[in-house]
Amino acid sequence: MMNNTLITNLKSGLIVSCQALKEEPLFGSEHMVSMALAAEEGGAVGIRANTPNDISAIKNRSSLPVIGLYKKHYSDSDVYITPTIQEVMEVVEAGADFVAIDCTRQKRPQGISLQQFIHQIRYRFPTTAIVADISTFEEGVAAMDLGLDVISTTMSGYTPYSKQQEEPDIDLVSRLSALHRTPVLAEGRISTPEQCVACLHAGAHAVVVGTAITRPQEITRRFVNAIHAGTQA
Ligand SMILES: CC(=O)N[C@H](C=O)[C@@H](O)[C@H](O)[C@H](O)COP(=O)(O)O
Repeated sequence: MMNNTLITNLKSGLIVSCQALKEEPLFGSEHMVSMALAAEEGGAVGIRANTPNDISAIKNRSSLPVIGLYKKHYSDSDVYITPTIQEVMEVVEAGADFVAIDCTRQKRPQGISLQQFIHQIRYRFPTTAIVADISTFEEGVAAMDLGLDVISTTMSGYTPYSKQQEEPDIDLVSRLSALHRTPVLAEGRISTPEQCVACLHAGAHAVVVGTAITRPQEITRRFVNAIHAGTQA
């Protein structure tokens, strides 16, 4: 495993995902920098950020390690989290400490296998730690076999064949962590501090929370929905 200290420093901590797509109200690097600084002030141990612009803006202003990704859609594939070596290059050049890549078994753009893609990254960027975003136990094990540095449950519920649920996939965190091979991040639909603790008790190395902290429109919607449910009928 490379860059052990970087990974060890995340231990039992909260990583805050600060992402807003073009169509979201908080789109723009300045907003994401503010979110990252707020997360840092609140005690986060790391930031997860999308696009080279946001990554470099956050790295310029925050001292926290950044898990960088670049969402991009190709017409020949459903893989969109840092799908090719081009996006990896831009994420690394933006200053990310880790690069997060889709490590599901879905067909990749340009007909490249996951194994070939990992080889490309290791060859070009031998010191960059790789976070494997997976959706099932088998994909997690495959990512471990490929020697990836960290596994994250990011894609559980977002591939057609993975478990679809509203709750975080704590069972997946638990099964992968029990192998004691590669540090596992719990990520996806974690919306309460209690769920964070449950993930850590299940063996997660650290927890990633996005929407519940950094998407105010979704936070508002939760409150509004609860009010509607509690005041109707
Ligand atoms: C599936 C996918 O594309 N996940 C993305 C990965 O970077 C982000 O949109 C999520 O916000 C992130 O994983 C954190 O999860 P949540 O926002 O549920 O706490």
